[in-house]
Amino acid sequence: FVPRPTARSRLQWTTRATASCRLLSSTEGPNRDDLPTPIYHHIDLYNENSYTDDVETVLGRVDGFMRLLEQQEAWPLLHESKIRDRIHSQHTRDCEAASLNLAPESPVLRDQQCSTRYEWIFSGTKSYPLAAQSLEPILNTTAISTIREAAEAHWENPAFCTSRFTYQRPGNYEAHVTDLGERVRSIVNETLTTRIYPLIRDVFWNDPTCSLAPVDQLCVYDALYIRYNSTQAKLLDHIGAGQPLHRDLGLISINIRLNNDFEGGGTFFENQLLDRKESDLEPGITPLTPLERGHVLLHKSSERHAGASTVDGVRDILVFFVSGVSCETGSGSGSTVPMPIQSAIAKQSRGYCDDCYSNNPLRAIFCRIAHQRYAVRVAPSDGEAWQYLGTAFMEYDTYLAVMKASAGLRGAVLQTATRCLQLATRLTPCDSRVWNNLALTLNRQWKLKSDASLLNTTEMAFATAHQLLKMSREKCDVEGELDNVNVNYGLFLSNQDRFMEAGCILEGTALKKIIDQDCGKAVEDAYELWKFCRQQQ
Ligand SMILES: O=C(O)CCC(=O)C(=O)O
Ligand SMILES: [Fe+2]
Repeated sequence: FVPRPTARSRLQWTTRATASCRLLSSTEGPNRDDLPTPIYHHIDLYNENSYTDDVETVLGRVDGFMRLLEQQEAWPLLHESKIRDRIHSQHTRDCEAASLNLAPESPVLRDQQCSTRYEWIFSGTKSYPLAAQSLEPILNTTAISTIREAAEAHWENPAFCTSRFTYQRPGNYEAHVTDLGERVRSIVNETLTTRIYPLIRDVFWNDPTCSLAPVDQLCVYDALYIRYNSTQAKLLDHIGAGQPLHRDLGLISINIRLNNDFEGGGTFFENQLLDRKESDLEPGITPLTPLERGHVLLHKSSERHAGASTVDGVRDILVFFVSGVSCETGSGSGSTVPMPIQSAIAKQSRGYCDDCYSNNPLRAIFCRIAHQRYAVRVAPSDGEAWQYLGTAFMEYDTYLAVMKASAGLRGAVLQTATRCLQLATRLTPCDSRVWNNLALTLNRQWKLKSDASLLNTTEMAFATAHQLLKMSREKCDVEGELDNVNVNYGLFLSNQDRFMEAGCILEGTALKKIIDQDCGKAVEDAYELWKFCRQQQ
């Protein structure tokens, strides 16, 4: 058995790993009236042209560092063609494996009329197109019952525990659709060919609301039956069954609703927070669910999202991760990889670079910078690619600090990281990770050069990360991310002797500490720092 690649990426959280701990006190946040109001205006997310100048300037800086490293260390050039070839062969492997399992789009049927009506769902004051939902079912009740029974039979078979079963989180069950037998496979293939591919074409290629770059043939990279069992999740002290924030791999994600008898649940998108402030209590954010049983929700796989907590009953869904190939334009022939997929694969370079250069940490960092630069080159509007390029430069700075490099060189590296992260905040303004990373970078710059304006921007960035997570936690499990931000933010405030404010920020995390138990690094650190801040007050 060869494990399949996971279709979801949850990578590159630069700060601590977390453990979940039982809450000792209420989850009420501290009173933060005395803290600045974060700003995250979402100008650039709506206007792809407004950052192009910056893109070239920042890439110029990145290229400068790459040349410098190549000369200083006498390393061979890391040709983009090598990265591209690797991405191409990985994608070809994935697509070939996928097409053996589920039907790819048929070139003959490609231009058929779509018979499924749908509507777009928008977010923010400028109507950012977030997802689309069908206005009629694409699976009938008989098909749903057949698929559901097959999934239940699959989970009852003791053999599945040792095969491809993934039990990612408490209360969650997953089954690959291709493991559910011939009957299910033929229902799914029929639905893909006659309903799903044509609907995707209409929503993402024939509708000016959100028109993607051309793709010649769609295919399914992975398809899962997912069950969220709230009772089991609650038995294990979780508020419900869900999934953390993540992006899916591929181009388009498809989510089909299979039942109605549950509370909570749905897909929470971080861009549902666009233009919202913590004080905007009404109307609350409602995670998205397809309108009815058998209906479908469609979104770009690059929209960061979570499975919102199902708090009562069982929620069943089918998810499809849809990928594709494009024919090369201009010279040459053969198939090539759509840009968002190239970017997604290039972003996952950590394992590859660490393996290739396990005995040379600087070269591993250089390899990562080259991959992340490739990702922003092919997808310059992908905020996460800019974020990861920024965090690769942060790691370069960490290396330089250990090597006691000059403040001048470190300052230039951190400046480049900051520019990348600032671009990322404009493209993915609701991603709390990017604000946390920006704050950490600015803070390091301040330590090198005590410029007071850096303190203000650092604080604003921490406050934004904190606020985004406080708004998200109502809907999905972001406790680990919030704990990390609280520790970083609390440390920042306490370093300025602002012990009262630091105590307020740290409290939510510190109170998760259970005496005589290891509650994970973030909670332990928060607890120690919180006690210290209380003594100073
Ligand atoms: O629960 C949901 O609606 C989200 C599912 C999801 O994001 C996934 O399986 O990748
Ligand atoms: Fe997902």
